[in-house]
Amino acid sequence: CGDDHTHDARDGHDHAHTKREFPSSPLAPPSRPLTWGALNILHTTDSHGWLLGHQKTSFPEPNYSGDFGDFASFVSHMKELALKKDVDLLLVDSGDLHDGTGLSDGYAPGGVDAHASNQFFKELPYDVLAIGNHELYIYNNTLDMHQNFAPRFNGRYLSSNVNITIDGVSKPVGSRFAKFKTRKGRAVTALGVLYDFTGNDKNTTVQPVEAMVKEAWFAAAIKDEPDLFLLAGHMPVSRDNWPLVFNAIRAVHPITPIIILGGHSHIRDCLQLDGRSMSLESGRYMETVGWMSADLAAPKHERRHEGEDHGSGQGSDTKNITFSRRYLDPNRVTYEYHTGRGNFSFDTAWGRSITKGLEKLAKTFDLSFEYGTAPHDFTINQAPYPSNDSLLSLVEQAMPIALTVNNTRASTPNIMITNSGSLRFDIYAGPFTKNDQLTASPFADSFLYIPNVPAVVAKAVLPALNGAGADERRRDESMEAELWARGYVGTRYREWIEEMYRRDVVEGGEARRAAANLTLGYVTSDACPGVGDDTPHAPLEFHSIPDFIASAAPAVADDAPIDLIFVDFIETQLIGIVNSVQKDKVFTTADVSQYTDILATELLGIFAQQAWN
Ligand SMILES: Nc1ccn([C@@H]2O[C@H](COP(=O)(O)O)[C@@H](O)[C@H]2O)c(=O)n1
Repeated sequence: CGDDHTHDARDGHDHAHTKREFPSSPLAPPSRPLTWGALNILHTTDSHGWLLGHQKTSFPEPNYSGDFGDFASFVSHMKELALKKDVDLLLVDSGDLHDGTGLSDGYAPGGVDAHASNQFFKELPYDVLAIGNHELYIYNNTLDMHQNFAPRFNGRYLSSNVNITIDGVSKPVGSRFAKFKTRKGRAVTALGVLYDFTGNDKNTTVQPVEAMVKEAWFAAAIKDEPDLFLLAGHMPVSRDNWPLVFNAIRAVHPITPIIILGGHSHIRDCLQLDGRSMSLESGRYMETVGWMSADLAAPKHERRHEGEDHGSGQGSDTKNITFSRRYLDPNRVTYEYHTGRGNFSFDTAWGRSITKGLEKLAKTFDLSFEYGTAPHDFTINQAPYPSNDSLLSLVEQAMPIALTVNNTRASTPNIMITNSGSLRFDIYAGPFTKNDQLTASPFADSFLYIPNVPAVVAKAVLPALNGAGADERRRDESMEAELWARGYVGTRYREWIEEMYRRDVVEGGEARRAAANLTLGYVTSDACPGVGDDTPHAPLEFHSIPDFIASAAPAVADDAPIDLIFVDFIETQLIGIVNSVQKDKVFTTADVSQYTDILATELLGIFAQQAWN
C-alpha cells in the first residue's frame, strides 16, 4: 500500500480500498505543518448538517470530502499530539447546526430538524459550543436544543443572550457562561454570544449584544480574572458587535488574553482587536476547520506559585501574545498530514462508527432517492445570472411548474417571488437526489399569495425588492439593516468570494494557476499575519446575483388582476414593498393566503421529476 499496515479497513477486509480510504479525486496536501502553541483550538462553525462531507467529484467539493467520522478521528489524534506536546487543545463550535443537508432536514413528518444529525455532533468532545440563529427560526428546534442537546455538554452549550420560554418561564437555551479549567490548568471564562438576530420564533428571545454587556450577570461572570477569556459566538468577527463584548472585558481586564471564535457570515476571517487577542471565523458547511494557537503564559496559579505574579494575574507578561491561525480543508489528506498518519492508521474505531451511523441515517432518510438527472451544473455564483447555468434561473423556471401541480389557481396568471438566500448550494450534473434537493433548498418555507394584484403593481415588486427601482436608488440602509438582522447574510459571503476572484484576476490568476497546478478552492485574505489557508487554491469564477428572484411576468394588460405569489420568509418585506409601489390600497397579512401545500424543500424535486427524467 505504501502505507503502514497496522490497520483494519473500514469494511473489515484488509486492503479493501474503498472510496472512503482514498478520496475520489487526488487532493493537494497542506502547504506546511501547523504551528502549535501552549494553547491550541480546533474550531467549527455553520456546519448546517454537512456531516457526511461534500460528496461531489468536481472541484472544489473534494477539498471538503472528510466526513464527521474522519473529523472525529482527526480530533482524537490531535488530542494525542497535544498530550505528547504537553499543551492544551480545545474544540469549539460557533453554532448553526440546522438547515443545510438531508441529514439535518430530511427527517420524516413529525420529526424535529437536525435532531438526528445532532446525535453525532454530541459524540464529539466539544469544550465550548455557542447557539446560532438557525437554532431559533422554529421553536421546536430551540426546545430540542434546550432539552436534548445542551444537557450533553454539561453547561458548555452557551447562549449568553438567547432565551427560550417554557410554560411561561424564560430561561437560557443553554448556559449564559461557563468557567472551567483546561487540562493544563488554565482557568477559562467562556461566553456564547449571538449577533442581534431578529428573525427568531415566538417564545425565544435574543437580547441585543449592547444590552447583554450591561447585565449584572455579565459583570459578575467577568469580574474574576481567568487565564483566558474564550468568546465563542455566532457573530462575524469583522463588522459586527464583538468590540462591545471585547471592550466590556478590557475595561476590567486590560491585558488578559481574549480569544474570539465567531461565525454566521460563512467566511474565513481573522483579525486582532489588540496584541493579546485574536478573532477567528472558520467558514461554513464543514468546508473549513479552523486552527488557532496561542503562546499563552503558564496558568496564573503556577506563576503565583513560582513568585512571578505581582497581582495583575498576568505576572510580568504584558507583551503581545504570539498567535497563529490556519484554515484547514476538511479532508482525509489534510487530516492525515497534520496527524502524521496514513490511510490505514488514520481511522479510529470511534470515527468509523460515526461514519457508519451517518451513512445509516442517510439510508433511513432515503437521501439517495433520485428525482432525475441534472443535465449540467447549476451554480449560485459561478455562472452569470440570468443564464442557463444559473441555479437562480433554474428556480425561476421551476417555480411555475412545481407550484401549480394540483393547484386550482394554476390557470390564473401570476408572478412567483423568492429570496436567493434560500438557495444554499449548487446543483451538480448527474443524479439529482433527495440530499441534493435539500442542500440546494433546505428551508421548509411555504408559498403564499395575494390575489387580484394589478399586473403593473406585481411587476414592480421584484425590482423594488432588489433596490433597483425606476430611479435606480439603492435599497435604503434601514432595509439593509433589517435584512441583516433577520439573517440575510449572503451578501457578506458573496463579497468575500467576489474579492478573492477579483484579486486573482488582477494578479494574473489564470497563468499563475496553470503554472502552480492549483485546484479550485478558497483563497483567503484576512487581517492576520501570514497566509491563512492551509492548502493553496485558485478561486472560483464569480458572478453577482440579486437578493430576490421571480418567475417570468405574464403577458397581460397592466390592469389585469394576477396572483402575486411569494415565499413566506419574505412576507413582511414583500407587503411593505407592495404598499410602497402603489397607494390605491393598504395591503396587510389579511390579504395573504396559502398558495399551495408544496414547500420550498420540495420544489426542485417536483420540477426534476418532470423535467429531468
Ligand atoms: N426559513 C428561512 C430561514 C433562512 N433563510 C435564508 O437563510 C439565510 C440566513 O442563513 P445564515 O446561515 O446565513 O444565517 C438568509 O439569507 C435567508 O435568506 C430562508 O430563506 N428561509
